[in-house]
Amino acid sequence: MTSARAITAAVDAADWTALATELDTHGCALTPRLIDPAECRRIAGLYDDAARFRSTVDMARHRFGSGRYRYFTHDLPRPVAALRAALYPHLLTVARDWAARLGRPAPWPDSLDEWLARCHAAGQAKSAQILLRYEEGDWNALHRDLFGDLVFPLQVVIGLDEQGADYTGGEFLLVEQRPRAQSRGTSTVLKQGHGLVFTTRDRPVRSARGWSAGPVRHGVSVVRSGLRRSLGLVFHEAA
Ligand SMILES: O=C(O)CCC(=O)C(=O)O
Ligand SMILES: [Fe+2]
Repeated sequence: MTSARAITAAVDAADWTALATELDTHGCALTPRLIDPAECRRIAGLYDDAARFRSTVDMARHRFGSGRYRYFTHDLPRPVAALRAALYPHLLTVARDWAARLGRPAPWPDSLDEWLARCHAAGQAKSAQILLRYEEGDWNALHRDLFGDLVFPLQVVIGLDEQGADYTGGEFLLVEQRPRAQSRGTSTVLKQGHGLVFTTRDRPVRSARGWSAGPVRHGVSVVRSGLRRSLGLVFHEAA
């Protein structure tokens, strides 16, 4: 298993200044490889271990698209907990910068545990970390992962399979609503073991009078063939 230390080192080694610039330009940014293919397979393989999950969502049944995902319990597998803990301080820098530009409060403490405790106290007490599984013909409708008032403005999805080798189609989609204009769509191919950092709810975009909040939604285009699995890391808790 990849050690927590190796995961933290990989996260810390990313060029977070460049990633922040990329986030400001496109609303999403692909990190270098954070976990190796064997670890990706191990994490993806957890899907069948029912005891690890608090619930399973059949996306078609809820009209969320087609495919399935499972919410981990709070007892996260070690590499998943390590990824989340390692990513938080870097995302926090961007979150605070965005809040400052938007003139909004930045309620997120330095410590992820402290932030999660605040979520729990406010009634957002369930794990929001998910393992997703898309087969041929599956897709994820454009959505936002909001569960209540407490929101962390960035999240990360880790590709667990490789486009081209394991599946085709299945691009990650980001759609930004622009003030008094039509929306902009951006597609990204997830890379196996890499993270895509993206905007959860909205982000600062330049406007005539400084900055305004540009609403963002995300989803996944139809998987044309094969199996596409991913790990979704959200930094607030679910209700
Ligand atoms: O499977 C993906 O690439 C995106 C999944 C998703 O909606 C998320 O991570 O929040
Ligand atoms: Fe999502």
